[in-house]
Amino acid sequence: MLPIQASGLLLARMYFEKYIYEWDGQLEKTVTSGFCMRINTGAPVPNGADAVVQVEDTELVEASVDGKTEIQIRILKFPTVGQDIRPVGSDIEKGQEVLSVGQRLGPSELGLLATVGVTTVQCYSLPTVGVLSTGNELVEPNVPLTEGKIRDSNRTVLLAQLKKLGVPSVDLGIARDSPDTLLQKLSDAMDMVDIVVTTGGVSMGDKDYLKQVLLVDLKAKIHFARVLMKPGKPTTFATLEHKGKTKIVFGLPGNPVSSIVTCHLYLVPAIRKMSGCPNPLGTVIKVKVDRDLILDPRPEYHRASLTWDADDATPTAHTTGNQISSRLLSMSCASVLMMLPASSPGASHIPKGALVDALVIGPV
Ligand SMILES: Nc1nc2c(c(=O)[nH]1)N[C@H]1C(S)=C(S)[C@@H](COP(=O)(O)OP(=O)(O)OC[C@H]3O[C@@H](n4cnc5c(N)ncnc54)[C@H](O)[C@@H]3O)O[C@H]1N2
Ligand code: MOO
Repeated sequence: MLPIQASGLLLARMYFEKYIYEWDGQLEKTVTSGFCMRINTGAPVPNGADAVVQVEDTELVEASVDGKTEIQIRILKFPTVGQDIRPVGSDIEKGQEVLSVGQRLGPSELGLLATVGVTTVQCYSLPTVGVLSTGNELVEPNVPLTEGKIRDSNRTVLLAQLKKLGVPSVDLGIARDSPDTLLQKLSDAMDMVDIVVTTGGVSMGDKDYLKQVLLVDLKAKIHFARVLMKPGKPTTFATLEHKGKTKIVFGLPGNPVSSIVTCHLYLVPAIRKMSGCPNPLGTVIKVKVDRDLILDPRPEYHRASLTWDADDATPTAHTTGNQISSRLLSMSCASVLMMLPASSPGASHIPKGALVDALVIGPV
């Protein structure tokens, strides 16, 4: 709410040929017919004044002998009543709701709170998320590779994604493929975080211990552990009680693309939901495919970038190439995940130019 009537323009004067009052900042001074007053943008409008004129729409007729004081001016453009005056309540009406429940407090919303003088508000607390990579083959990104080793990229991706979301995160490092190590790492993590996200070790391999440790050692409830989707088939979701609190575990697949896609489809919405976001599932748009796409037996989340033609509001989606779930390059520059249905006897492909739903995951 604007608590004073304010001038919207820099330096103003009134009516046709007017004599200038000396403005001394006194609001009680009244402008009467035949007179005007010089004011600055945002200054309170003097009593009696009912229009503001831009200084460039005036010319000086008469000044004092020393030239320091304007005595008379001419107004070149006839003003209308109320011109360039922002009345009290024109920005925010009295009693108007400035923010609604569940609204995210971004820079503008914080500015609104500052405008109305509210310095404390009730908020959802953001969950703290721990990120753990699992696998004997993993080394830190700065370590030279030796035979059989690969660099851990999943942790970098997930921690960056969490940073982007603005949630606090804890880097839990790499756990070797042993039930004892996993149990130790997970138990320690439960004291520090609300959600643990692991990658790797959730499929059918003989070193895939995550589910066993969750179920047997941590007495977790596994809500699901396989999903009909590509990528992301072994995605595992569990909850467990730890010192009187419910903790959440997302066991994401180890393949780099699978872990990012499932992060967007499961972790990000869960965090949004826990943060009070009213629309946690993200934005889905229609896109036009730029080529024939062969459907997989599993519903597929196909990575694509977007372009717009000048005369068409619907974007065209361009595949990022080979969609194998180890190929992290297929995520680079992907701004959407096209949500392709599973193939069926009558439908084996999506033809070029068809419209499909796509989840927005990055800048478009
Ligand atoms: N018998 C079956 N085998 C597999 C199945 C299945 O259904 N039956 N599913 C396949 C699918 S689909 C996926 S996805 C993978 C996922 O397996 P895990 O989650 O157990 O992942 P890992 O085997 O540990 O790793 C897979 C792959 O990714 C590499 N990796 C792991 N962590 C990282 C990391 N932090 N940074 C970079 N790369 C990582 C790892 O070295 C492997 O190459 O299972 C299939 N198998
Ligand atoms: O489900 Mo996996 O993620 O296809 O490679």
